[in-house]
Amino acid sequence: MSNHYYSDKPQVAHDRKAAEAVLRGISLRLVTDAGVFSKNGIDYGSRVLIDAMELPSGAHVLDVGCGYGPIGLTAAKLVPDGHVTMIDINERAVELSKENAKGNGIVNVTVLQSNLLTEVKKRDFDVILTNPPIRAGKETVHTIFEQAYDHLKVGGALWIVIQKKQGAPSAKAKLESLFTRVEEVTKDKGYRIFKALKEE
Ligand SMILES: C[S@@+](CC[C@H](N)C(=O)[O-])C[C@H]1O[C@@H](n2cnc3c(N)ncnc32)[C@H](O)[C@@H]1O
Repeated sequence: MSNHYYSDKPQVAHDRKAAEAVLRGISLRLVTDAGVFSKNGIDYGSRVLIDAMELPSGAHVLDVGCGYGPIGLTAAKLVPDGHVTMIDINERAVELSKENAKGNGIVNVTVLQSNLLTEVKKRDFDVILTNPPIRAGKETVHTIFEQAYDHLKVGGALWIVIQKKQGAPSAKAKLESLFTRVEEVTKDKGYRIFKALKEE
């Protein structure tokens, strides 16, 4: 039985809810459901990441583990002249992100079901964003960091949110082993935002 939020095919009965959220001053109506992460409202860590993320105009952005879409859809609204690819292993999350893009009139997104970044062919993203699936285990999270590095252009940046108690120090060490520069951009209630830069 696969009822945890990171299964590819949740079996739990549907429990759809719609909520209005204001993110970076943008109002979004987001539908959630049982079997997806943080179904009762936007995760606090996701909010901290959304508030901190810097997106160059026209950016090509990847949201890894998009869930029902709060991070990627806000990014798409912030860069109307750019494009956001959103991926998740969970088919219910993928369908919700597609529905939420449509419901909010967002057309500059592509939503894909993908285990890790396997289905992502583009390798020159400007920005990759993730609230990583801690519950899926450290190996999954660290593989996401490795694959994110490979999918960024030189000059691009990976932004992550992670709680101190959920392994922020080891995540930072892993990022430092891959990227030339890792900055702690902000911290809020135990959540850390790290920005890892891919330089020459
Ligand atoms: C912490 S949640 C964040 C969800 C969403 N971004 C949000 O802010 O509400 C992590 C997401 O990663 C997804 N995930 C877990 N394992 C994955 C994998 N191997 N490949 C891709 N996505 C995965 C989960 O299904 C979940 O939606």
